Amino acid sequence: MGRKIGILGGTFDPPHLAHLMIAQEAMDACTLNEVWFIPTSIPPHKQNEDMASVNDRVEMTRLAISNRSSFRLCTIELDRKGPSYTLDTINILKRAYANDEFYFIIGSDMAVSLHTWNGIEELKKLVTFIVTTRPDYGVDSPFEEAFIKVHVPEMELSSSDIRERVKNNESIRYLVPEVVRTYVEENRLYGS
Ligand SMILES: Nc1ncnc2c1ncn2[C@@H]1O[C@H](COP(=O)(O)OP(=O)(O)OP(=O)(O)O)[C@@H](O)[C@H]1O
Ligand SMILES: O=C(O)c1ccc[n+]([C@@H]2O[C@H](COP(=O)([O-])O)[C@@H](O)[C@H]2O)c1
Repeated sequence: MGRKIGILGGTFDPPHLAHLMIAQEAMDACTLNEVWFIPTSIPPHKQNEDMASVNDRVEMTRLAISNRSSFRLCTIELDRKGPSYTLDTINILKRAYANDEFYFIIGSDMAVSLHTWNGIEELKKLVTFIVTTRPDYGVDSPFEEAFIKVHVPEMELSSSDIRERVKNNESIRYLVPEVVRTYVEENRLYGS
């Protein structure tokens, strides 16, 4: 029998504790064997935004999950040119790991804009979406029946908030893993 693999795709600019928490909650609720964190190279919906380099985002993601053996870093989107479409990523993974089942984990904020994703109807046939609660976006409606809804402790935390805090010289301790906080500080990211 194949494995049940959760995928958490993200810009991870930077990765924070809510990312780790939703990965863990989705893994427990859906009995996933592993969760693979996939940093986007060029996020399809954030192409004009200022962000840390892909190397920094990948390194911070690697550090964030380094003490958890069920969480893996997958850098599959790094050598692709153009936007990192999830459909392309999943097609490659399905070919490479034909016996495994893939579950794509998203916060409920993403669920409301899924219809804008490239090839979403095809993607829905290839993965099961797991929607986790995010403050201000419920999971009870209006998502599709086929999506698995997972209620998680709501954490009012986003990468944008973290960047803003760093810029304003405010602490990000206890909001990101300590190794990520140190990385941000040592590499003077986000205007620190
Ligand atoms: N606090 C949170 N609760 C639940 N899901 C979250 C939370 N923060 C991020 N996610 C989910 O994690 C995935 C990756 O998110 P991403 O890397 O874009 O972080 P972000 O905090 O949303 O970033 P930004 O503030 O820059 O938009 C998305 O599916 C997003 O919905
Ligand atoms: O494939 C798409 O069209 C698409 C559009 C928007 C977001 N995504 C994916 O959703 C995940 C979270 O994206 P983001 O921009 O919120 O970090 C990440 O894996 C993106 O590649 C994918």
